[in-house]
Amino acid sequence: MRFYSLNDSNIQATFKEAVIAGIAPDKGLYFPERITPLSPNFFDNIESLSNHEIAFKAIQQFVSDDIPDAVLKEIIANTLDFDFPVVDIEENVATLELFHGPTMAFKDVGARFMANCLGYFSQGETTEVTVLVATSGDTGGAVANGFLGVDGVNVVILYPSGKVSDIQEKQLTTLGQNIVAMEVNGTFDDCQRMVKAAFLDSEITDHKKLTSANSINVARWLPQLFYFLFAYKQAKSKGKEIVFSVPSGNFGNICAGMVAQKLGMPVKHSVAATNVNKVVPNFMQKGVYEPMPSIATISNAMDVGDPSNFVRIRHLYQDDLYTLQGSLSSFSFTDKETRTAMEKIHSQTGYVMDPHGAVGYLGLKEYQKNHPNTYGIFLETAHPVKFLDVVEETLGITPEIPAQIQKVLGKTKKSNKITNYEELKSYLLEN
Ligand SMILES: N[C@@H](CCOP(=O)(O)O)C(=O)O
Repeated sequence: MRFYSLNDSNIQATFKEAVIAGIAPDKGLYFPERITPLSPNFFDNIESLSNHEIAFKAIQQFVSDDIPDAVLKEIIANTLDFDFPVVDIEENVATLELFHGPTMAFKDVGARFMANCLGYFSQGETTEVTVLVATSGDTGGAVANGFLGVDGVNVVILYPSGKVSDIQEKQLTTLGQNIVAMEVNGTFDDCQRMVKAAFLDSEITDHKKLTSANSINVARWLPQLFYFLFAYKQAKSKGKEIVFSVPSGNFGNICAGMVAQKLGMPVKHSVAATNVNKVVPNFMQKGVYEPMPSIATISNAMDVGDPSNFVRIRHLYQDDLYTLQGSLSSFSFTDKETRTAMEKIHSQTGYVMDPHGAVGYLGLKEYQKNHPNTYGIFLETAHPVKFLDVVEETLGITPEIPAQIQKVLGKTKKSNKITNYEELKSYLLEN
């Protein structure tokens, strides 16, 4: 399998090359040269397959010969050692809980898969790889946890100061060893811009091997399709048309779900639900893509003003808005609407949604207004406890803090404060 740059299809790489480089030399995102649907038999009998078997069958065509099957199976087993339950909330509305992993966010899957792949590719290599990553909240913690102690790999995480939750900050600033946190005086978009600038800077790349652990990297992005298949396996017996609603920031997660659909997963429609950072809902209405400065919200991990992966979604649908609208809807919600949804579901059912999940719920309900007989699954992308302040203020309850989170709470934050790209560059050149 080869991957080509979305800027120029003549620029190609193997899976291994794409993972090690992160993005193509012309700074385009890599995209698989083909997506071969899995056999109808796979979907007919999916209930009889384990999650590990499903994941292997789904990802093997993309990894191809770059990782032997036995090693790939081991990587999958290391990545997926927790549950992905679909929990019914209301009639025809369920949530896919993606927060049972070590950092309690969906990013654990992609981060662990990528860390394992990079660890495998780095064996016997003498040059160390530096993983640069920008986070608006959840990616940072998952990457820190996934890459901790991986030989030959150093990680530098950029996060916007004061714009991630306290628990998210602890998760990405307290591990030490090969993990370093850069606290940026700016927004997530500034962090993402600095990361991209470093990739373009030959003074850095001439003496450092850089890669990205954001979902622009194919090894971070593609494994996110696993849990859409796990959800389908659980929801199939409902006998209804399935809709996924995905709280969306950088759009890698929903894009992976749409790849699962291209693999043949029978899904009626996808919904990309956003907070007021609504570049994509605007695009879906007007057909014009206009990035905007990100706005801080209570669903901070989605505070993205120029989502990296939307270009992949457009490409999946031949850049044709009309065709894309047949498969994807996108809606935006305010913080006030998000809190109201959290309160409503908590008072009616006792279920505690996190603010991101609540945006996903709202997106699903909006779609179901015109498609009432569908079975909708919204993604709970992170555990509500990661947004303790918002949950306490909105619901007046303090959820129990799970062991994974307790572990980091007592640790001391260590970050390097930076205000501009030059400071990041000096750090990378000196370390
Ligand atoms: N929502 C993200 C932003 C980065 O997204 P990614 O999936 O491209 O890593 C976060 O939580 O950091």
